Amino acid sequence: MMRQNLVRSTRSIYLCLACLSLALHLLLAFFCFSVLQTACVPSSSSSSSSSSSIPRTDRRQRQSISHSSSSPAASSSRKLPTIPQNEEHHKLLNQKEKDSFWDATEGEKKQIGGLIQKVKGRSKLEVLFKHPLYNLPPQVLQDDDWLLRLKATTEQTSEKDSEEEGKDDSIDADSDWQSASEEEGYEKVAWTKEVETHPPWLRFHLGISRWELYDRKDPNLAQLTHYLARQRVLGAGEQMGQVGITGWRMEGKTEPGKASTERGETVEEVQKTGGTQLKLLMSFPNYGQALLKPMRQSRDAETDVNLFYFSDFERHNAEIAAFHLDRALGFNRIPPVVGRLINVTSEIREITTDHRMSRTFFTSPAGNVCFYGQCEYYCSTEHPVCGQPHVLEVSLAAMLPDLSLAPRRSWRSPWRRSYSRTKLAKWEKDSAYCDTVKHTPPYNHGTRLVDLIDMAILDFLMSNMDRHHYETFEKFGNETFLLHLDNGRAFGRHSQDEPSILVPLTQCCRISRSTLLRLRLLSLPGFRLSDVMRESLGQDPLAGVAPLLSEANLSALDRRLASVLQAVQSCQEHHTDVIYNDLEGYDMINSTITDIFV
Ligand SMILES: Nc1ncnc2c1ncn2[C@@H]1O[C@H](COP(=O)(O)OP(=O)(O)OP(=O)(O)O)[C@@H](O)[C@H]1O
Ligand SMILES: [Mn+2]
Repeated sequence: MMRQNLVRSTRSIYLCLACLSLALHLLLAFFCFSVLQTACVPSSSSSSSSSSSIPRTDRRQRQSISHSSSSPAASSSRKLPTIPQNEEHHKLLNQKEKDSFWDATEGEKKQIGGLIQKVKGRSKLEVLFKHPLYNLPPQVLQDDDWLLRLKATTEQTSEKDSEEEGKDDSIDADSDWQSASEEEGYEKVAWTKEVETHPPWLRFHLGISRWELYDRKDPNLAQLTHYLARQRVLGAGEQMGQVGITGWRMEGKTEPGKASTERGETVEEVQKTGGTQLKLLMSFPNYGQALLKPMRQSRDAETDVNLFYFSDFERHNAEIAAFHLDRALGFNRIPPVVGRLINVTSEIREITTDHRMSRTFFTSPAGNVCFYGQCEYYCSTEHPVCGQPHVLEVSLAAMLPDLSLAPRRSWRSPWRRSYSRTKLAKWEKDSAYCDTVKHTPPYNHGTRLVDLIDMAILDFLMSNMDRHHYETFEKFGNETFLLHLDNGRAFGRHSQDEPSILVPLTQCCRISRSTLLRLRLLSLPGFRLSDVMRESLGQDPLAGVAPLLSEANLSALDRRLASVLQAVQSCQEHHTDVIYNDLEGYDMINSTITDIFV
C-alpha cells in the first residue's frame, strides 16, 4: 500500500516536472522569437541608413553648389519664381510618381507601387541627378537670354506699376493667346503676371532660355506632364499650321511602294503641311497643346532589315524614351513627352472638327475603331491606327511656343543622309569631310560643332538615323542650344548598332568635356545608363501598361555607350585637341570630377 502511494506521488511529481519544463521551453521559445524580431528591426534600419549615406554626401555637395549658383538665377526677374534652384529632387520625383500613379488602374497601381518602392530603396536616377555634373552653376542670364516674357495687358499695365515701361521688345503674349481660340469655347482664363496663375505649358514656355529648353529641377515639369497626361482633350486634328511651316521633305526621299525620284544633285527643301507620318495636334483647357504620335507597332518589334530608315514607322515610345534619354544625358533639349491612353472615339472622332481626318475612321474586322488620317506615308486603309477597341496608346509632346511668338530656324545637318536608295552623301565619300565643316560657319565658332556631336551621340545611342535637320530659336542667333525634335524613328533596332550615326564624332574627333564626363558617369555600374533609363521611364503613365523600352533596347544603350567612349579614346590616341573644355572656370566641379575620374 505504502509502495503504491509512493509510486503514485513520484509519478505526479514527474508529471509536474514535465509540465514545468514544457512551460519553461515555451517561455524560452517565445522569448527567443521576440528577441529575434527586435534584432531584425535595427538591422534593417541600419542597412537603409547606410544606403542613404551615399546620397547624403552627395546632397551636401549639391547644396554647396546650388548655393553658389542660385544667386544669378534669383537675381534675374525673368526666371520663374517657381523654380527654386536647391529644391529637393525627390519632391519632384514624388510628384512624378504621383503623376504616373494617377493614370493607372488598380492592377497597374500595384505594379507601379512596387516600382516606387524600388525607386525609394535606392534610386540611381536620383543619385545621378544630384551629381555635380548635373548641377553645374547656371550661366548668368541676361534679359535677352530668355525666349519669351510676359507683358501685362493694357488693364494690368495701368493697375501695376510702371516697371515694365521701356521693355519694348516684350511680346504681348496675353492678347495673342487669347485671340487664338476664343471662339472655340475654351475655358475662361484668368492669368495675370503672377506665375502661380499660369498653366503649366505657359510656365514651360517662359522657362525656355538660350542654353536649355527646360530646367530639370523645375517642379513645373512634373505639372506639365501631369497636365498633358490627365487634362480633358478639347480638340484633335491634323491641321497643324505651325508644324507645317517648319516641316521639310527631302526631294528623292523614297516613298514606300513607289519608285524614288533620284533626280537632282542637291537636296531640296520643300515645305509641307503636316509632317510625313500621321500626327495630331491635341488641345487642352487653358490653351495647352500637344503633338500626338500614335502606337503603330508592338514595343519589341524590330524594324524590318530590308526597310530603309526613311521608310520606318514612327514609334510613340521612341518619342517618350528620347525625352528621358536626352534628360538623362543632361542635355535638356527635347520638349517634355508623356505617354497616355486615349479613347479614339470620344477623344478624337467625336470632338474633331477636322473633317478630312474624321472621314478616315472605320471599324476593323476585329471590331476595333481605326483611322488613318491624311499624310504622306502610311496614311491608308492598309496602315490603320487602331484602338482596342477604342483605347490607343499615344505619346504627347508639349508644343513649343507658336512660331509667331518664337520663330525657329531649321538647319540641314551637315551629316544628313542622302535619302536615296543608291546615292552616298558627301560625308560618306570623304573621310576628311569634317575639316570643311569645322571651317564653315556656324560650326567654326562657339559650341555649335560640339553641340552637333552631342546630338549625334544621342542619336547613336537610340539608333536614330532620321536626323536630317535640327532647329534653333531664331531669337538666339547662333549662340544657343540645338532642339532635338522628331525622335519617332529611334529605338527601331536593338540587336544592331549603326556606326554611321556616330560619324560626326569619329570624323571630327571633338567632344565637349561636360558631355564626355557625364557619359563616363553613366557607364559606371553605380549609375549605368540602362538602369537610369529603366527607372526614368518607369515614371511615365504608360509604364503601368508595359515597359516603354524592352530590356533588349535598354542593354543596347549600355553597349552603344561603351562604343562612344571607345570612339573618344581612339580619337585621343591620334589627336591632341579632342576635348572641348566647356567646364573652364568651374573650379569646384573640376576638383570633384578629378576625384571621380583619376
Ligand atoms: N513639340 C513640338 N512643338 C512644336 N513643333 C514641333 C514639335 N515637335 C515637332 N515639331 C515640328 O513639327 C515638325 C514635324 O514633326 P516631326 O518631325 O515629328 O514629323 P515627321 O513626320 O517626322 O516629319 P519629317 O518627315 O520632316 O521628319 C518638326 O519638324 C518640327 O518643326
Ligand atoms: Mn521624322
